Amino acid sequence: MFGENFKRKYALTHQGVQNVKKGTFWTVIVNIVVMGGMGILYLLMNHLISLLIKNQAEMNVLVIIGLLIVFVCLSFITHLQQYTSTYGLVYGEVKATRISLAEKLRQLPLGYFHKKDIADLTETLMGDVNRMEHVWSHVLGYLYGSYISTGIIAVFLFIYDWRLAISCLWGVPVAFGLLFGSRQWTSKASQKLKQAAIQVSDGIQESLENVREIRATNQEETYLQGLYQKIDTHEKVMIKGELVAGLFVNGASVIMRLGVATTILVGVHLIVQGQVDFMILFMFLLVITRIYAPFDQSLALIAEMFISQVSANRITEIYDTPVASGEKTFKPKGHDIEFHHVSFAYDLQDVLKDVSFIAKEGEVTALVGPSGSGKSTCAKLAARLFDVQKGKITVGGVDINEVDPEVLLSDYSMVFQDVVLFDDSIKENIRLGKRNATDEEVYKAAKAANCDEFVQKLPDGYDTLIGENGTKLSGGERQRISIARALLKDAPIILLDEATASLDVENETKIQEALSRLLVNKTVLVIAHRMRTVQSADKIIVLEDGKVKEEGSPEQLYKQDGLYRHMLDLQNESAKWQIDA
Ligand SMILES: Nc1ncnc2c1ncn2[C@@H]1O[C@H](COP(=O)(O)OP(=O)(O)OP(=O)(O)O)[C@@H](O)[C@H]1O
Repeated sequence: MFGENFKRKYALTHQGVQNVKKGTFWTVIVNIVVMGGMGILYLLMNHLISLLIKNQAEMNVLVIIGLLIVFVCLSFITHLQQYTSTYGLVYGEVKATRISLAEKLRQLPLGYFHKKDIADLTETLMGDVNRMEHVWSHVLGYLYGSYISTGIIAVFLFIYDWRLAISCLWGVPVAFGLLFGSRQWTSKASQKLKQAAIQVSDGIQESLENVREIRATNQEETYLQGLYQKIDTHEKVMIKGELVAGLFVNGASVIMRLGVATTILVGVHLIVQGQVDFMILFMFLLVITRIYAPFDQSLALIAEMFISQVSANRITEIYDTPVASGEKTFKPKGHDIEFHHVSFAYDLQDVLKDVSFIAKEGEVTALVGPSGSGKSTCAKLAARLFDVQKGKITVGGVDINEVDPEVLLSDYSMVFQDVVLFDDSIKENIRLGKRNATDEEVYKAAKAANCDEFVQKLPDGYDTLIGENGTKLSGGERQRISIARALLKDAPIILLDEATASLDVENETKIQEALSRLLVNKTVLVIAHRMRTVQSADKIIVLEDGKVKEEGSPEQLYKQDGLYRHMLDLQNESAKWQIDA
């Protein structure tokens, strides 16, 4: 019952399954103890009726009081155990699930995050885990416990009087049948609800991220209208979903309760026939109330379980995604990066087609080409952020597809245009390059990257908090911090996406100076946007439409009079226009 399928179905950890087992056990005990309470009530009634009618005591009052005290104590202890083994333990399960999901996400290839919507992933980590929390704590143990305890009690009822047992229990399978039959509707409604919720969080995230562009283009009203519509749709889908679930749950509850009427009818008939006495019917009616109470709640819980299945599936889907794995050791012979007939597509269409080139250690290799020709894709593949689909990429002769991405990336530093900074101090942002770096090492790297001058002007120097994603810094300053990080890391391979944003001359010179210190003796692959950088490169790879069009030194390519020469002339022309203007 609690095997691997159960674990997958409810997206539980191993410990979570153990907790559900405990919760189920204590629910069974609680239900049986409460049923014992009904037994004491029956004995008390029997005793009182005997006193009234026959004027003789059935039992010693002290025994009844003693039983009552035992019942109260047992009830308290078992309820407490049930509480701690369900609600108490679930927070541990929530924490363990979020940590194991985060750990899994950490191991997934970066390509996964390009395909997945970030709002969707956040919804799984927060919303889906929250929904499952309720299922893990309130539903599973309670439901399975109720099935087992009712099964045990039903056996006793059948032994006692099968006719009354059937008349009081027939409604249970019918009500559950109705609910299970409704599963396709509730699942569909819940899927729609999840989609609508993702649309809303997507919309909110997008509007917050793009608030500057929305205001700059005067689109606030139009944009908000779209967002309000998404919120409106979410509300409608939610109400419809509740209606569907409510209809079936209440229908099932009414059917189950019809069992009270049939028990009374059959019971009275049997009493009139002299086949049972009133106290038996009274006992069955007491038992019914106790059997129905957990099942009544179970009906709502089952509906919730169906709805939550969407969340469980979304969590399991992350667990099932294959991770980017590989050897934990990486010992290349040098750090030449070589592309061997590499082809690659993000979706269906090939973005790189049979690309081959070498970026040598100690040299700067520049990738140039029109926008969309595949320059950034080459850089991403070189760092195994995505896996190639045809051909291979080697570093120092080692196929990078066979190396664990985390181990591989320890040999890489990446300096991209869109520098990502964390809401922390400047010092800690630089220290990301080398976690165990001393403060002195951080300051040295910052100086070499020309950060020191602007940092000294900040109120708390290197301890200044830079705001979320470094909003308090200029583009040039952010880029210098990322160069400082790379200097600190001192990795043998540098992937550099040259800034396209027009930096002022002073900033540009400072960045160039910082870079010249960073690039010495490294394997440098630069996505070049300005021809000035390209001219000082050792080798240029010209890409067009995902293919290598030209390859050679700047002088060789200039003489070839091909695409490179054409791009160079165009950029010189545009520079001339800018100066004239
Ligand atoms: N994550 C992605 N998913 C799907 N397609 C993508 C993705 N990233 C890039 N592409 C597509 O791959 C092609 C090559 O993109 P790439 O970014 O490598 O070009 P690029 O030469 O670096 O362009 P640019 O100079 O404009 O940055 C483009 O057609 C682009 O639309």
